[in-house]
Order: sequence, then structure tokens, then C-alpha cells
Amino acid sequence: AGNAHLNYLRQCLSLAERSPPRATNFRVGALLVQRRDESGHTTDDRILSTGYTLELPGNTHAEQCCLLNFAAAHAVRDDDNDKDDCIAEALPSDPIRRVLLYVTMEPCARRLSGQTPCVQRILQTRTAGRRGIDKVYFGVREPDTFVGESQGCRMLTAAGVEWEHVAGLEEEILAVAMAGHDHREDKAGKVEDGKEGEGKQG
Ligand SMILES: Nc1nc(=O)c(N)c(NC[C@H](O)[C@H](O)[C@H](O)COP(=O)(O)O)[nH]1
Ligand SMILES: [Zn+2]
Repeated sequence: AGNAHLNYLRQCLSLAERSPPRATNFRVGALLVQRRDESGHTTDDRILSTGYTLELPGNTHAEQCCLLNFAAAHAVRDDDNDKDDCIAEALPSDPIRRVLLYVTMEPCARRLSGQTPCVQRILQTRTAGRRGIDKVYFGVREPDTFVGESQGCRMLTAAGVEWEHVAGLEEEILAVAMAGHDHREDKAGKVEDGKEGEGKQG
């Protein structure tokens, strides 16, 4: 089952590469999968939706876009025009199939912009008696760039949502996630083997 998880994270990574680089967030990719059972048989998995950071208008996260794309594709009533609330109704709630979220980076528990964090959006899928998202697989914990020590996993556990860090793609995921970040200050700050100021390129 291990490489099935890695394959899905590789797909998430290519989604993340579509995200426009910004210094103010991470480039992340997300995939919603429905699986008959957790015993690792992925033969009849169904890909329910995909998403990447800033795919949809506004300051949107990959997981947020993935869920909103699914709701839009299932023409969920948007009479209260806040699709987030009725995503749960759109997601399949099949007793013998689990809904899994694959995402390159740990879902956020806090956002500097103050928007609804993705952990909340995941929990919102598990309301109104719906199964919602059963488990989250991610490739890296959220770095401390914006919010310090990440709380996503702790909040998922507290809410009874399973999660698993899938190792193996950390470097690639972080390189894509932080492509828009200004790396000069750490070069200027860092004294590389005795050399002051500008670090060497590469
Ligand atoms: N899992 C995840 N998926 C994303 O698509 C994304 N952009 C982040 N990023 C987490 C980071 O903590 C927030 O991007 C900053 O806290 C800035 O907050 P905004 O994004 O402006 O709301 N994390
Ligand atoms: Zn988020």
C-alpha cells in the first residue's frame, strides 16, 4: 500500500506545481480518493476531486479548492451561497467505502489571513451524519514559516480524524511549496564557511 500512497502524493505534487508562486503561502496539491477498504487494495479506487493552492479565485488553499471543486461538480445547492457548508452532503457516504484526502502538506489549523483553516473544512465534511473524510495522508508537516509549530495533526487527532505522514517526497514537496519564498535573506544572514554576506548561488 505504501507505494500507492506515494503515487497519489506524486499526483498531488504535480498539482502543486500548477500553483502560482507566492511569498505569502505554500504551493500545495490535494486529491480526494474513495477506497473500498483500507487493506491497501487500490484497484477500484475512485478519484473524486483534485485541487491546488490559488486554483480558485481568492486566497484559496489546495484542500479548500479540492472540496469546492467536488461540490461544484456535483451541483450542490448553493442557495446559502456558502458552498463550504453543503460539501458534506455532496460527498459520498457509503458504508463500505472510505473517503481519503491526500495532500502534499499537513492541513492548516490556522491561517494568517484569518480564513477558515483546512482542518475545519475537513471536520465540516463529517457533520449531519455524513461519514465525510475518514483519513488524511500528507507528505510533509507544515514548516514554521507562517504559524510556527503546526497544529494540524493535533487538531485532526483531537477530532478523531486519522492521519498519516507518508515519507519519501519531503525535499521535492518543500522545494515546490516554497518556490515563491525569498531565499536571499537566509543566504545573506548565513555566514557560509567564513564568507560574509551574499552566499554563493546554488
Ligand atoms: N496545507 C496547506 N495548503 C495550502 O494550500 C496552503 N497555502 C497552506 N499554507 C499554510 C500557511 O500557514 C498559510 O498559507 C499562511 O498562514 C498564510 O495564510 P493564508 O494562506 O494567506 O490564509 N497549507
Ligand atoms: Zn489550509
